[in-house]
Amino acid sequence: LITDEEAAKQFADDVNIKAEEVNFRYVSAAWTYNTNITQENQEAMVAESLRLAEFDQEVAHNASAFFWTNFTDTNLRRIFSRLVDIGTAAMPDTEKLERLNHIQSEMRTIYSTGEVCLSESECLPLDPDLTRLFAESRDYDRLLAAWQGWRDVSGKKMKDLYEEFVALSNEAILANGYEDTGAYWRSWYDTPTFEEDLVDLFETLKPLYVNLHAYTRKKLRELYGADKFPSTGQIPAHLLGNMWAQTWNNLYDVLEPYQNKDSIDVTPEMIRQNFTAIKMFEVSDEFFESLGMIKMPDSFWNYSMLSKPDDRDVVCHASAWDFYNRQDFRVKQCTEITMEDLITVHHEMGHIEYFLQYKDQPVVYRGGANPGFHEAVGDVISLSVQTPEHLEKIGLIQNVTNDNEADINFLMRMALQKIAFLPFGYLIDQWRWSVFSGETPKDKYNEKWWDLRCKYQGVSPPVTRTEEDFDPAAKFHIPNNTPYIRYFVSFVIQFQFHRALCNASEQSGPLHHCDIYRNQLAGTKLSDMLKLGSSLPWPEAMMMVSGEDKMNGTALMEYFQPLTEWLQEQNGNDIGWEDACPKPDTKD
Ligand SMILES: O=C(CCC(O)(O)[C@H](Cc1ccccc1)NC(=O)c1ccccc1)N[C@@H](Cc1c[nH]c2ccccc12)C(=O)O
Ligand SMILES: [Zn+2]
Repeated sequence: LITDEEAAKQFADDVNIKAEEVNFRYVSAAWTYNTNITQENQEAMVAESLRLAEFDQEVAHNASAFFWTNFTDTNLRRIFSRLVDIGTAAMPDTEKLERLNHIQSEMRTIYSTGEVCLSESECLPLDPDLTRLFAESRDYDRLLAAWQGWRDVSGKKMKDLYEEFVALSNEAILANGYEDTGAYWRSWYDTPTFEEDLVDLFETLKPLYVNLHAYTRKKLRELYGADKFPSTGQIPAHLLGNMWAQTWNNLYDVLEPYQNKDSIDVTPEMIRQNFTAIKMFEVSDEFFESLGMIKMPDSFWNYSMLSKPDDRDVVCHASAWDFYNRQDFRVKQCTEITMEDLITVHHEMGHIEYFLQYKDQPVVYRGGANPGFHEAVGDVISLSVQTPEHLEKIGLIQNVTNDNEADINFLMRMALQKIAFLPFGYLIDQWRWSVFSGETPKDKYNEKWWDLRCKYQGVSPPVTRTEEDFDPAAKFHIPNNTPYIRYFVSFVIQFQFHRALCNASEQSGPLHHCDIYRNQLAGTKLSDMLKLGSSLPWPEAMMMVSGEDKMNGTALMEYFQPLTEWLQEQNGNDIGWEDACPKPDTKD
C-alpha cells in the first residue's frame, strides 16, 4: 500500500477536478428529466447515473491502493474516507445497479405524474390542486376522496417496486461495508449514540406535541362532529390541512386562539400586492444580502424553474441544485403565491446559500456538516422572516399589535408548522430503517406504518387500510429515496442556531420576536460555519455557531414556552391517545 502523502494529495486533487465534470454531467441530465419528464430523459438520467457510479467505483478502487488510514494529515485521511465511501455505487453487478436506478426513476415518475379523478371531469394533480384542496376544503367527504384517491394512484402502485428496491439497495450497501441502507444513512451523523439521542429528543418534545394535538382534536371535533373521531383519541389523518398531516398551518383559521386580531397569514396581502414567484425569491435573496451573505448569481435567475410549466410534466416537489461547477446553482419549485410557499422559498434558498458558501471546498466536502444542517439554513432565516415585526418591515402586514393575545396567536401559527411536524419528521425513517433492517417485511409494510402513525402522531386512517395499500409511498421522500430524519434534526437545531444568532446580534426580548434582518454579526457567524461544508465533524461546526456541540430541545422549548402554558390551561386532562395504539411485541 502506498504511504506517500504527497502522492496521495496529488491523487485527491486530480480526482477532484474529474469529479466536478462527472457530477456536472449527471446533475445536468437529472435536471433535464426533473424539468421535463419523458421516457427519453428518464433513460438519459439513468445512463448518466451509471457513468457517475462507474467513476465513483474507479476512484474508490484507486484510493484503496493508499494506506490512507495511517496518514498523519487528518484532513487527507478525512478526504480519503469519503473517496472510498460511495453508497450504492459500490454495487458490483452493473445489471443490478442499472435495475436499481431504473426502479428509482419508475417510482419517481409514478409519484410525479399521479392524478386523482374526483369526478368524470375533475382529475387533479398533487401540485397545486390537491395541495390547495387540503389547505382550503372543510368538506369531510371531499377530503376523504382526495386522501384515498391519492394513495390509490401513488403508493398503492409501488409496493412491489419498493420491495425490489430495498433488496437491491441493501445488496449494494453491503458491498460498501454497511449492514443495511439505514445503517449507511445513519453513518452520516457520525454519532454512535445517534438513535438514542433522537429518542431522548423526541421524549423531551413530546409533551408540547401532545398538548397541541389535544387542542387541535377538540377544535376539529367541534367543526366536524365528535362522531367522526375514534373514541380512542386519534385524529383522522385527512382533516389536518395537509395530504400527510405533517404540518397543520392551514388549520390556523379553525384554531386561532384570539379572534379578530390582525391576521398574520400574509397570503391575501401577497395576492393583493401582485406578488410573483420571482418576487418571492427576490425577497428571500434580499434577506441573505442584508446579512452580508452571498446573493444569487445571474445563472440562478436565468436557469431556475420557479413556477410549474403548463406544457410538460415536471417533478413539482421543491429542490435546490448544485451543478458542481462553482457557478451554476438552481431551484426547481412549482411556486404558488401563498405564505406556505414563501416559507418553502426560504428553505430552498437556504440550500443555495450553503452551496455558494462552500463552493470552493473539495467536492467530497460539498455537503452539510450533517444532512440536518442543510435543511436548517433556510428555516433559520424564515424564523426571523415570519415574525410580525419583520413582515411589517417588508410591508406584508400593517400596524402590528404587540400584546399577549397577539403573541399567543403568533406562537400558535408557528407551532402548527414546527411542533406539529416533529412526530412526522421522526417516524418516517423509523419506518424505513425497520424495512431496510428486515424487521418489517413486505406483508407488514402498511401495518407498521399505521402503528407508527398512531404511536407518534396520534392520527388514524379515515378508511380501513390493508396490505393491498402502501401508504408510506404516498409521501415524496419514499419513492424519491430521500432520507427524512434530517428534517427532524433540522427542526431541533434551527432553534439552537436562531437563539445563537439572536444573541450574536445582541437582540434582547423573547426568542420568538427576534429578527436578525440586516445584522452582519449574525450573518458572519452563520457564513463562517456554512463555508466549512462537511470538512469538520458537525459538533465542531455547531460549536462555532451556538457554543453547543449537541442537539438539544431547550431552544425550541424556550421559544414556545408561552404557548405551552396556554395550551395546558386550555386542555386540562383531555389529552393523549397512547393506549389506542397496538404494542409491537403483542403483534406476533
Ligand atoms: O422536502 C422538503 C423540501 C424539499 C428539499 O429542499 O428538502 C429537497 C428534497 C429533495 C431531496 C433530494 C432530491 C429532491 C428533493 N432537498 C434539496 O433540494 C436538497 C438540496 C441539497 C442538499 C440537501 C437537500 N421539505 C420536507 C419537510 C418540510 C415540510 N414542511 C416544511 C417547511 C419548511 C421546511 C421543511 C419542511 C417536506 O416537504 O416533507
Ligand atoms: Zn430541504
